[in-house]
Amino acid sequence: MAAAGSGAERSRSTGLSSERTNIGVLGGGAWGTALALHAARMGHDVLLWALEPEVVRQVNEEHENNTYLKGYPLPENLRASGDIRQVASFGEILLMVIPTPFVERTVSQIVDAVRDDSILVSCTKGILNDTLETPNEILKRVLPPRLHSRLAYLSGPSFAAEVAKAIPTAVTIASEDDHVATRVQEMMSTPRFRCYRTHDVTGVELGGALKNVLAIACGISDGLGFGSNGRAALITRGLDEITRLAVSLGANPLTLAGLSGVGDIVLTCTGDLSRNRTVGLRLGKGEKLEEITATMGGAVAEGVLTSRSAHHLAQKQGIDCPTIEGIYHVIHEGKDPVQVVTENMSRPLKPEVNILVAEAAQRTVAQP
Ligand SMILES: NC(=O)C1=CN([C@@H]2O[C@H](COP(=O)(O)OP(=O)(O)OC[C@H]3O[C@@H](n4cnc5c(N)ncnc54)[C@H](O)[C@@H]3O)[C@@H](O)[C@H]2O)C=CC1
Ligand SMILES: O=C(CO)COP(=O)(O)O
Repeated sequence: MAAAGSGAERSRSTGLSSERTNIGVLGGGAWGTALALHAARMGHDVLLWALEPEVVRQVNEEHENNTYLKGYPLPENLRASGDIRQVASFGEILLMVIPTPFVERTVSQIVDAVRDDSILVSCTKGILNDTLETPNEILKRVLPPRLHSRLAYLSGPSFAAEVAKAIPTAVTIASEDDHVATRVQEMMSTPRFRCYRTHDVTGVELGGALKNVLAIACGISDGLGFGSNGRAALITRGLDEITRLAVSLGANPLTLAGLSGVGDIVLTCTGDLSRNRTVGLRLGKGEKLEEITATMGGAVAEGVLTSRSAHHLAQKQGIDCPTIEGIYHVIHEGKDPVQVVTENMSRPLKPEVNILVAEAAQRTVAQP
C-alpha cells in the first residue's frame, strides 16, 4: 500500500496535498475509468473492478479501456481485477461508479469486505425506479450503520473524456461528515481537478440525477430545431423545477446554484459529449428510443430511467414539474414532443418566480 502521510505533506504554495494512498474503483465504465486514471496520475495506487473480464484484460494488458473510454492510455499504477471483494478492501478510498439500477446488487457483494476505515465515494447520478431512492439511500439501506458516516458523494460538471484529457474540471464532494469530505477533497484535488465540499448530500445527489432529465429535454428541443431560445428557456425553467423538487425533499436550494446543479445542467444541456443530451437529440430527430439505446455500446444515459422516477417523485411531493412530466410522457408513453412543447407553452400565464432568486433575496433581506 502507498504510504499514508499527514496533512503536513500539503504544498505550502498550492494548498494541495502530495500525500498518496490506495484507491479502489468499482465500475469500469467511462466515468469509473476516467476517475481511476485521474487518481493514478496523482500517484495513488489504483485498483479497478470491472464487471466485464474483457475490460479487466484490456486495462491490464493493453493499458487502455477500449470498451468504454477508448483513446486514453492508462499508467502502470492503475490495474484492474475481476475480484470485487479484493478491490473493495484495497484502499482507504473506494470510488463507486456503478449505474443506479446496479448499485444495490453490486454493493451487496462487498458489504463485509469493506474496511472500517474506508471512505466510500458514490459517483452515481440517478434515482431508482422502484423505490425512488437516490444512491445515498440505497447505500444506507444496504451497508451496515458503521459505514454510514464514511459515505461521500462526488458530483458536478465532469465529462469522463474531458477528465481523461486533464481538462480543468471542478466538482462537489458531499458528505454528512466534514472530515470525510475534506479527506476525499485532499486526496482527489489537483490543479486540473478542483474539489469543493458541502454537507448537502440530498442537494448534490438530486442535482446530479435530475439534470440528466433536463439534458434529454434540451437534446429533444435542439433535435426539433427549436434553437438557442428554446434551450435557454428549458435550462432556466428546468432549473427552477429541479430546485423546487429537490427542496421539497430536503435539499438546500443554494446547492442547486452550484456545480452539482447549474454547473452540471449547463454542461449536459449544451455539451455534445452528454449521452443524455444525445439521446434527446436523436429522439427529437425522430429516432425511436430502442434504436438509440441499442447503438450506445453499453453506455448508460441515466436520464431515461430517472425521468420515470422524477415523474413519480414530483407527483408524490405535489410539485408542478412540466418539463420533467413532459419528458416522462415522451420517453415512457410515446407522446409527441412537439405536442408536449405546445401544451407546456400554453399553460395558464403567471408571474416569473424563480426559487433560487427568491431564496437569495430572502437571505439578503435577512442580513443585519
Ligand atoms: N460518463 C460520464 O461522463 C459520467 C458518468 N457519471 C455517472 O457515473 C455512473 C456510471 O457511468 P459510466 O462510468 O459512464 O458508465 P458507462 O455508461 O460508460 O458504462 C456502463 C457501465 O455499467 C456497468 N454495468 C452494466 N451492467 C451491469 C451490472 N449488471 N452490474 C454492474 N455494472 C453493470 C458496465 O460494466 C459499465 O461500467 C452513472 O451513474 C453516470 O451517470 C457521472 C459523471 C460523468
Ligand atoms: O454527468 C455527466 C457529466 O457531468 C455525464 O453526463 P451524460 O451521462 O449525459 O454523458
